[in-house]
Amino acid sequence: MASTLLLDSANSLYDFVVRNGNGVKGLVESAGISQVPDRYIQPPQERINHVSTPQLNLPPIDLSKLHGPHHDQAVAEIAGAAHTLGFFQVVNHGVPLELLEALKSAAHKFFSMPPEEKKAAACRTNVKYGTSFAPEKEQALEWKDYVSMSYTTDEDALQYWPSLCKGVALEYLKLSTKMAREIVGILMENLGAKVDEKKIEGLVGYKMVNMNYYPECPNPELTVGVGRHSDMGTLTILLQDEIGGLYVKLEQDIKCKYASASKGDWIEIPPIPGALVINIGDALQIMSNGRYRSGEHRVRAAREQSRVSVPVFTMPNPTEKIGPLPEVVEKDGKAGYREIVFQDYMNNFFTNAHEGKKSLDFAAIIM
Ligand SMILES: O=C(O)CCC(=O)C(=O)O
Ligand SMILES: [Fe+2]
Repeated sequence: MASTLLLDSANSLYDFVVRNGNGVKGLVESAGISQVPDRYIQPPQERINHVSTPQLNLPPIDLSKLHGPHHDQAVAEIAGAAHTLGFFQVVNHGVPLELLEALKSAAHKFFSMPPEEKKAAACRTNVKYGTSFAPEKEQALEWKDYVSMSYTTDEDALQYWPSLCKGVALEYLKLSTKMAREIVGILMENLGAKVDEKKIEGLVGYKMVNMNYYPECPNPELTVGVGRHSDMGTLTILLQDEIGGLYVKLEQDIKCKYASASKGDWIEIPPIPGALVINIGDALQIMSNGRYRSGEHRVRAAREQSRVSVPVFTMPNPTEKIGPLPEVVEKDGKAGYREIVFQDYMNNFFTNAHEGKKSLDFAAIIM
């Protein structure tokens, strides 16, 4: 029986979940587990203490203000968030609310398919279906399954992406990238950098949409949905459902009417119906010479319900050279990062398990 087999040996669990593509979902369903297996138990310092985590009830930024008399205020809000938390939420973002609903339901439908069908759907160009982040590198696995769809052309997306979600995923990727381009332009201009459309296109030229599935978990306090990490690209646009569980680490004290927390605290980015979460990735931290912060974040699984999220990762083209902008280095007097080719940065990112913002060491100039 699957349950005895699975819980008997760490290897058979790994084979079942990772190698045979059953994922955490398959584990929960076939083993009927009442406790997370040892392989999912994180060391104490990596576990997520739900009870003592403050929420950040910052109002979302209204992007429609960018096109009216409150333009400067919206710009200041975006730049302020990029400087401090590296995370903010937006409304009036140009992605219809029905599309957001359709995406969440497509994600649930995709993961409720039998494992063979998920594997078959993902065994195609530009698509990857998997579990955890880098299972072969991780001491403890993450309580998450995912399907990842890279964008090359519309034709490829419609031909290769899973038929169940390709329509909505492609529409979402396009609309959210349009918004990301505008925000990247604003952030660059705010640094005093001169960037044209072509440069911005190069910074968001590589795009990927993922669907993450976090099955209900008997011991969310012992494991993680996603371990601490920052995203490697330019901007991530994330749709989360109403379950909650996304946390960001503060790199400085914060005291305002919406939250009061200290550097090093983890605070929750609460679900706001209809809003999208935006976070700064490593590439923007590097280009801004550290003025914008790629937010370190992690996800807690929920006990009673499965959670889905749908991030769009906008990243520099793999051939793009990424380094601190000369305009900023001139003001700062020195560069904190060396110039890297983004493909090299990605290769390094994917060969290591999640470990906070250690990914940035690849480009950091250590004084
Ligand atoms: O599920 C979430 O809320 C965040 C997922 C995430 O951080 C990622 O996919 O990089
Ligand atoms: Fe992330």
